[in-house]
Amino acid sequence: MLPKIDFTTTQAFKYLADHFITINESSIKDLFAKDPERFDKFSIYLGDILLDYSKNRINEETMALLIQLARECKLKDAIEAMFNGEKINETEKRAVLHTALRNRSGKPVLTEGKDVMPDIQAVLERMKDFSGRVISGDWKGFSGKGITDVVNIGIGGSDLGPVMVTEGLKAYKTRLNMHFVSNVDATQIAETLKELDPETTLFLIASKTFTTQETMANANSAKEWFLKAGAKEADVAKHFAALSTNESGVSAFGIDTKNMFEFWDWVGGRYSLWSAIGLSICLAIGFEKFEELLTGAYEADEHFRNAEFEENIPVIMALLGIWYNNFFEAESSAILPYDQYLHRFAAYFQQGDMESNGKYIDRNGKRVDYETGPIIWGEPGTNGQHAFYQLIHQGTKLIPCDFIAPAISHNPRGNHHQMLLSNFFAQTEALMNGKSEDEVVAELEKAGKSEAEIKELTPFKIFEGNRPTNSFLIREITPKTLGALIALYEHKIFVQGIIWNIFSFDQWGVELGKQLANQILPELEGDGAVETHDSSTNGLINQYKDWRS
Ligand SMILES: O=P(O)(O)OC[C@H]1O[C@](O)(CO)[C@@H](O)[C@@H]1O
Repeated sequence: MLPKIDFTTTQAFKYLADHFITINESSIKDLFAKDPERFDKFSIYLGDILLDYSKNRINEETMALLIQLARECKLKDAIEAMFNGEKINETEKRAVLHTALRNRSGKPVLTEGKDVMPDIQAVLERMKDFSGRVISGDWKGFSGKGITDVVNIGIGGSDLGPVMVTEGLKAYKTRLNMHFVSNVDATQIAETLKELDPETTLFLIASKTFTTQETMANANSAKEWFLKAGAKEADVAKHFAALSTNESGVSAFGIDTKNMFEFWDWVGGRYSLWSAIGLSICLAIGFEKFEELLTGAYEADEHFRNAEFEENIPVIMALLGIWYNNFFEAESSAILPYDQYLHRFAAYFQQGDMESNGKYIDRNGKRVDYETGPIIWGEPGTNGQHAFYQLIHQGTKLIPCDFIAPAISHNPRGNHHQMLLSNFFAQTEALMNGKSEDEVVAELEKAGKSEAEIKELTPFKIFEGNRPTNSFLIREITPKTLGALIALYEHKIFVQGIIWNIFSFDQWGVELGKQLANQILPELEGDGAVETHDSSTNGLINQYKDWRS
C-alpha cells in the first residue's frame, strides 16, 4: 500500500510556501553571483550523464525543504513498495514491475510470493533467438525470401516507446527497415504498405490487451493486404507475431501462440518498451544493443533506489517540477533534446507523464485542491528555437525546460555539432540572464541608433531572464545512456505521483472517449439522421453523413 498523505498539509509545504516569497524575489543570476560553488552544488553525475540543475530558482534551503517534503510524504517507502512488487496500482490491483524487466542483478523479484525473473528471462531468450534469425535472414517469408521490413502495429505505449528508441538509436540500425503504424486513420497503414512487399514484410502486432480498436483494425487490414498478395492462412505464421498479455485474443486473431511474445499485467503500457513490446527495438538495433538499453535502465534504477535524495536525479527532477508546478504555478514543462535522433523523446514522455499524472482524484478518492501533472511538450533544438522559444524567453508564462544534448555526435560533419551545442549552452544562459535595460541601451548605442530610436525600441529588447532550466549533458547517445535517461524520467514521474498523492499507473481518463466512440460507430452506418446526442454532436454526425454520401 502506498502512503496517502496530502502534501499540502506537511510541515515542509508550509515552510516552502514562506520560502517561496524570498526566492520569488531573487534571480538565478544573483544566486550565481553569490555562490561560486553553485554548479558543483547543484549538479549530479550518473555514469556518462551529467545533470546540471543549478540554473533553477532554488538555493540550498529550497532543496533541503523539498527533500523534507519528499520524506514527509514517505517517498522511500513508496519506492521500496514499487521495487518489491507490492500492488501499488491499487485501482487495477496490480503490481508495477517494469523495473524487473531490466533487473540485471541476477536476484529474484517477487510479487505475490512468485519470482517473476524466470518468465522474463525466458521471453528475453525467445526475443534474442527470433530477432537474431530475422536479422540474419534465417527467418524466411512464405516465398522463401528473408525479411527486409518490419511493421510494428500498436498505439500509445505499444508504439511510442518503440518509435522513440528506434529513432533515438538509429545510429545502431541493423539491415531491417522499421515502420510504425498506430493511427486508426487508414492513411497511415495505406502509405506504409505502399512501400512494402508482402513476401519480405514482418508484422508485429503490439497490444497489451489485444483489444485496442485502432490496433485491431490496423492488424486486420495488414492481414487482408498480406492474404490478397497470394499468401495463404498458413503463411500468417511466417509474417505475423504478437506482443501481448492476452493469449486467447492472439489466437482468436489467427496468430499462432508460438509467435506470441508474452508480458504481464504488472507492466504498464507506457512503461512497456522494456518488455516484449521492445521486440521491434531488438529487430531495429539487435538484441545485444537492446540488452545494453536494459542495463542502462537498470543502473538508473539502482541509482534511484539507493542514492540519497540529495544526490538522486529522479528525486531532484521531480521536486523541481513540484516547486514550479505548485508554487510558481507553471502550467507546462518543455523537453528540448539537442539531438535529432531524440526527436520523439518529448512525445514519448507526453504520454509517460500526462497519462500517469494527469489526474484530479487523489489516492483517498477525493478531488485534489492543488495542481497535479503539468502539460509536457517539446521539439528538438534548434528547430524549436525558430518556432516557440520566443514565448519561453519573453512570454507571460513560466516554462521550466529540460535541455538534453550529447557531447559526441554520431554524425560529425564540419562544425555542425559545435554549432548545435553552442545553441544549447547559449539558450540556457540567455534564459537565465536575460538582457537588462542597460545592456539593451548600450547595444543600441553601439549600433548607432538615435536617442529617440533607443527609447522606442528598448522595452521590446529587454529579456527579464530568470527562466529555469535543467541541462542534461550526455557523453554520447548510446543504448546504455538512452536506457538510463528514460528510466530517470520514468522515476521522476513516479516521485511526483507519490507526492501529489495520485495513482500514476492507471489511466481511467482515456476510457470515456473509447466507450462513446464505440456507441457512435454503429450510428454512422446507414443514412438515417441521428438524434441521440446533444445538438452539436448530432449536427456534426449528420453533416458527416450528408457529405460522405
Ligand atoms: O497495448 P494496448 O492494450 O493496445 O493499449 C495501448 C494504449 O492504450 C492505453 O490504454 C490508453 O489509451 C495506453 O495506456 C496504452 O499504452
